[in-house]
Amino acid sequence: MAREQLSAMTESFHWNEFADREALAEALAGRIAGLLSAAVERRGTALLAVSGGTTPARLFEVLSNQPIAWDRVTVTLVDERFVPPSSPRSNAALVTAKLLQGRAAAARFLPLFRRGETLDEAAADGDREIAALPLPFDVVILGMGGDGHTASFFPDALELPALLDPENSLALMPVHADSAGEPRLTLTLPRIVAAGFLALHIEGDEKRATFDKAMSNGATGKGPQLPIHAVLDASPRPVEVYWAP
Ligand SMILES: O=C1O[C@H](COP(=O)(O)O)[C@@H](O)[C@H](O)[C@H]1O
Repeated sequence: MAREQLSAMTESFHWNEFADREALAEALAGRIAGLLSAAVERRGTALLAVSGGTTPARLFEVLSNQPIAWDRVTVTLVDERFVPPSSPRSNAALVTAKLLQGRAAAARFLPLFRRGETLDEAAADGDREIAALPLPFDVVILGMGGDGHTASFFPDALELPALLDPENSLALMPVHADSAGEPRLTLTLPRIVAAGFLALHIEGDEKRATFDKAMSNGATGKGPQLPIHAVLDASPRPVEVYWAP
């Protein structure tokens, strides 16, 4: 089924397509900055949750130079690999190196990995800290892997039913999935879809094909049901999908 048809039928997403990745980063960074500034204006503070991996590096560089009141902004991660910041796989390291620079260095960062704690201890402490924030998040930016996972909602995650449970009262949970590489921590679906603005940032033909497959399988009920579809389906507002080749 064509993406345009799916979007019109399900109203679960808006497709925003750009000629190149630089144009996407400029547009999405501008949109995020406007929303964070409006939140600061409205309630004196703003909450931003970002994804890790490789895709957001360019976006983070552009966003870090946006002229907003960064000292009123709290930044956290949608998900984290349970590795220290010295690891090249650390999502916190990416955020520190690419986003919390320049103007954005003034932001408060709430990391999910905690040295000296087990995964379960870090999940419990992180859950408490996130629950204490003035939720909901103003902006949540998701990524997606080639297997259709988003956040750390891996198709083979032991905790997937709980992670996707709309009634889950936890904000943060541990994740164990053979395909994930290492244990993870992730925000749960209810906290993600409650965001004032929820975007999915994907790049390249392969990810577009995965997205199309996930949406088509979800609409027809045929083929594997991928986690990204569950999130879009649960969102009370259309998710803004940002894509560039
Ligand atoms: O493992 C992860 O993967 C996804 C996608 O990463 P990418 O490298 O394909 O952009 C990411 O959204 C998530 O935050 C990360 O932990």
